[in-house]
Amino acid sequence: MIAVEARNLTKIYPGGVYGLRDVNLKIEEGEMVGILGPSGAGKTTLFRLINGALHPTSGRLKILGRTMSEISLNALRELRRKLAVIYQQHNVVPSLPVVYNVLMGSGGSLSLAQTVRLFFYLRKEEREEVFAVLRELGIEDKMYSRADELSGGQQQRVAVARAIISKPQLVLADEPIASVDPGTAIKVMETLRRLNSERGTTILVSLHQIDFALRYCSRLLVFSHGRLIYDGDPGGIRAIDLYQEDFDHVRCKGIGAQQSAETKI
Ligand SMILES: Nc1ncnc2c1ncn2[C@@H]1O[C@H](COP(=O)(O)OP(=O)(O)OP(=O)(O)O)[C@@H](O)[C@H]1O
Repeated sequence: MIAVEARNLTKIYPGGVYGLRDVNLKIEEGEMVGILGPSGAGKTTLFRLINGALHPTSGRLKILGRTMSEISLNALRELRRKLAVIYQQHNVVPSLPVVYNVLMGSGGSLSLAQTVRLFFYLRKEEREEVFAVLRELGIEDKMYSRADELSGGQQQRVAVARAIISKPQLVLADEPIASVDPGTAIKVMETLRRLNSERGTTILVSLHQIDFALRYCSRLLVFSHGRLIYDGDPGGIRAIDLYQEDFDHVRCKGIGAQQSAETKI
């Protein structure tokens, strides 16, 4: 199945600011895609359109077989259960222990009864599952600590655990390693990669750290001023071009052509 398909996707914010301009792309299930671009390029706008938080101004967007412009509220709720979003600001609940943060965030799909039950009784398999995910991220010793007793990097790992415990089909990770130390960044990216390779989860991850994008992603989408200016494998683009402030000069404009570059990285 195709995870994400955009046709002439455009988002214009009030005031006439372009979030995205005429974007065409197709992402198959099971891909791990890095989204690059300078501040204001449109990366978050793309994520917000994909999770239905924003409506396109024009164009079409299909997510996991659903056309977003035709989706009912119920179907959107259902779709969101298959999506997990990891934000740069980890959005954990400060006063709650880590274990509840992880379990309760599972796609927002818990009913009130389930939420109440969690507070009174944690099943053994739930505890084990949370422990395993936290161990993978290196914070299993924090399982019963309040989230606000954790460092920023540890809280970010809680947010990652919360996103992946629900076994999503599609993960949207919006700058998940923006404000963490290099060791944490590696743990987060390794966890996403494992999710992708072991469960076939489609991962879209926006990054400012180009070295991480080149290392972990099999495909890169590069945005500039709302336009998709490169869509291809990491080998098709010169790393040096990605380090420039303004990506407009990126030479590989063969969108979807997967062309090879004159100079490989
Ligand atoms: N709510 C909004 N109202 C008006 N303009 C907006 C809004 N949100 C984003 N924009 C504009 O849309 C463009 C794309 O913003 P977006 O947040 O998608 O960029 P980004 O690539 O995620 O940037 P960053 O790397 O800084 O997070 C920018 O010019 C931004 O100012």
